[in-house]
Amino acid sequence: MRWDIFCHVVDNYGDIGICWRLARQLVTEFDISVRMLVDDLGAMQRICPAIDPRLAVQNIRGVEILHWVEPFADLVPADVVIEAFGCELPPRYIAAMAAASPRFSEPEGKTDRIWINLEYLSAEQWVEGCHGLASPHPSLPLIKYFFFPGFTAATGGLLREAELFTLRDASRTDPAGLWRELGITNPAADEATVSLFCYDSAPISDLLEAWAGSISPVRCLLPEGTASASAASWAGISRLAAGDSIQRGNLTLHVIPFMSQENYDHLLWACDCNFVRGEDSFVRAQWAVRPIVWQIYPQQENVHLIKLEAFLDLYCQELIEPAADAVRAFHRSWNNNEQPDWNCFWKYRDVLQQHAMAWAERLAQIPNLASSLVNFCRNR
Ligand SMILES: Cc1cn([C@H]2C[C@H](O)[C@@H](COP(=O)(O)OP(=O)(O)O[C@H]3O[C@@H](C)[C@H](O)[C@@H](O)[C@H]3O)O2)c(=O)[nH]c1=O
Repeated sequence: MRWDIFCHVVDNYGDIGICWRLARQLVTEFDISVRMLVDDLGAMQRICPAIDPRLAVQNIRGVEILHWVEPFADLVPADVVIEAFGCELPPRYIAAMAAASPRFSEPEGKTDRIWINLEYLSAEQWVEGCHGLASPHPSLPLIKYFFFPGFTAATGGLLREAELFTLRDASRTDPAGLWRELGITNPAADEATVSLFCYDSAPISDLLEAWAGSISPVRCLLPEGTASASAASWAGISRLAAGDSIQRGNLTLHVIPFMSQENYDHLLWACDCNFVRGEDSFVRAQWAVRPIVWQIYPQQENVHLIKLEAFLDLYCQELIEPAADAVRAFHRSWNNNEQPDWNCFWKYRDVLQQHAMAWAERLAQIPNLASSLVNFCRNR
């Protein structure tokens, strides 16, 4: 089996982050030959430093990576084609797919080639009804399927490598390891270590202020380049770069380098609480089984707030009421640029910790996204 994954980087690192993770898992666990076609190798290099953005073709970790440029080269289409997040395949490639699909026969809808549009993650209920739907091409012998990741068995599930929990638990046997690597002194026993990955639209100054005045100490690890400019202006300094630290009241803030995807997982595993955003870091933080705070990717007309509520409904279902209230309130303020009440949220840390474990256990019962995709294709 040969798979092609097309990835157009809209912005940030989520699109490429998910495609890269999926590609590696398909190669490692399913022995599939995977080619990735990526239009922004610079973005990919941030999460995978081994990438050389100048190369048209390279092979990293068993995945063939092609720089997707126009005019698009003549390529023999793969057996399975993933169009990530509706990125629109090059017309030339679509024509080649159609030309190479002689066994297509409507209405049975059988085709040699499987074309999948991998959608964004959402906890909304309609996703279950749309997952796996087929859309025949209006003029060519091709069918496109809509594949939705999700939190329930009626969706495609979430990306989760077979080794993930073993690696996570092994890394926790040496909790000081990461701090040593980052050149940071070990946090005190009563200090909450928190990673902070968010968009600039979050109430970052309010949160830092809340941590500085918090009833218990907070150690914040802030990857460079995300919210570090807002943190610097809150601290009244011109710039904060990786390696810089500031101390205000009960808050110690360390700016750390933006890491490879694997190392970022280690950060999530090492922290007591993780502020995450978008899609991929959001999922990884759930597998890290620590309390999370999610900033959803902002969309026009606040559509994202509906998606946020859908997730909170699901996430809080099995959580006792005062803690669930605190989770909802904290997320709403964090996503609406309003003063977040850290003390009220963090007083439930033990409950939230237990809940994070139970939630991940529940999610892990569902087949993971890569194996759902493979099974979906095999069944066709
Ligand atoms: C902080 C950090 C993140 N990462 C990785 C983890 C993830 O793979 C990736 C970040 O992706 P995300 O968490 O999804 O957040 P994101 O905001 O970067 O990405 C996206 O969100 C989607 C919902 C949008 O549709 C996308 O267009 C995109 O904006 O960066 C590192 O590799 N190293 C780091 O130090």
